[in-house]
Amino acid sequence: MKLAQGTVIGLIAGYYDVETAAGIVRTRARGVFRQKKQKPAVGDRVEIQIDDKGMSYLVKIMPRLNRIGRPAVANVSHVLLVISAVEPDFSLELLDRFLIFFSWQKVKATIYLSKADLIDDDKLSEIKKSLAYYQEIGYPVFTDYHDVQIKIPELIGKDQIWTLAGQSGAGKSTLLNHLKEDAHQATGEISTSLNRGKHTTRKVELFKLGEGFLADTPGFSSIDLTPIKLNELCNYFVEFKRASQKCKFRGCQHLKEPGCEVKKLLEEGKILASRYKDYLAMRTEISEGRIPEYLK
Ligand SMILES: Nc1nc2c(ncn2[C@@H]2O[C@H](COP(=O)(O)OP(=O)(O)OP(=O)(O)O)[C@@H](O)[C@H]2O)c(=O)[nH]1
Ligand SMILES: [Zn+2]
Repeated sequence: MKLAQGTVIGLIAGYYDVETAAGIVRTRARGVFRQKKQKPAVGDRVEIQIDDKGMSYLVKIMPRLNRIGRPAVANVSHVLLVISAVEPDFSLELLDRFLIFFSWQKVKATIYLSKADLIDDDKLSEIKKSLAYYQEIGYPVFTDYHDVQIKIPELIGKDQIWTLAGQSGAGKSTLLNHLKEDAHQATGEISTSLNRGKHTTRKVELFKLGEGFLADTPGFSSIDLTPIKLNELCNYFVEFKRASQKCKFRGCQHLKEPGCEVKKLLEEGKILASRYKDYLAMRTEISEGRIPEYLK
């Protein structure tokens, strides 16, 4: 019997494909997971056991950083957030919802503005102005289609797992297909898989891109912020968190507390008014424990 460690890079019809130092091993999950109500996911770091007959089993799931999206991907370190300029309309509120969700899930976000080709220059420069704020507070921003295609593979570091996110219709699949095509061309792989189109079971895969992986899933298009703890929400607004070191009170919620740095920066126009407005709306949403009707 042999033990090995690896990353689950594929899930198909109950089989888990695990990439190990010795290559990809197709495994089954041990029944013990069902008893514990655990389910291995693509992205999981796992231990596998290969018995004397050559059968391979997934026997242990290492602690996860996170497990997000539908279908689920584990240990997502980065997300490429696709936000459309139009169809659906550009929305800072939506952008903030995604960013706060990812910040909470310990996922680093990069922003890509899609469909910039469909709006006029005035509108585009207005959007770019808003996005410049996000760049300033630490989120990489792309607004050019060719740029993002070239740069994303370069940004994916060793063993990182990236996934796509964005509203329905934002352009996730379009971008994913281009990135996949480029990846296949770069590695000389043939993209016509035997399985293609035949099976109806859901297949989830990570494909190699840059020095890590990109999840071959549509990514997710809606998010629920209600599980976030109300008094922790402000920590996920990265610039509030930074400013809060200068707030007079520890644990300041930046509401009506005296000596609040966030409110000061807001009044000086250094914190974007829409960010603060979205913060308040999210607080209401979390307190009430439900997503507002118009966001569903
Ligand atoms: N003009 C233009 N059209 C785009 C761009 N990106 C995507 N589209 C089009 O927008 C439509 C929706 O794109 P998809 O890639 O299917 O969007 P999605 O985010 O995967 O949508 P869901 O699968 O519903 O989550 C398609 O008709 C695309 O051809 C873009 O940058 N410019
Ligand atoms: Zn404060």
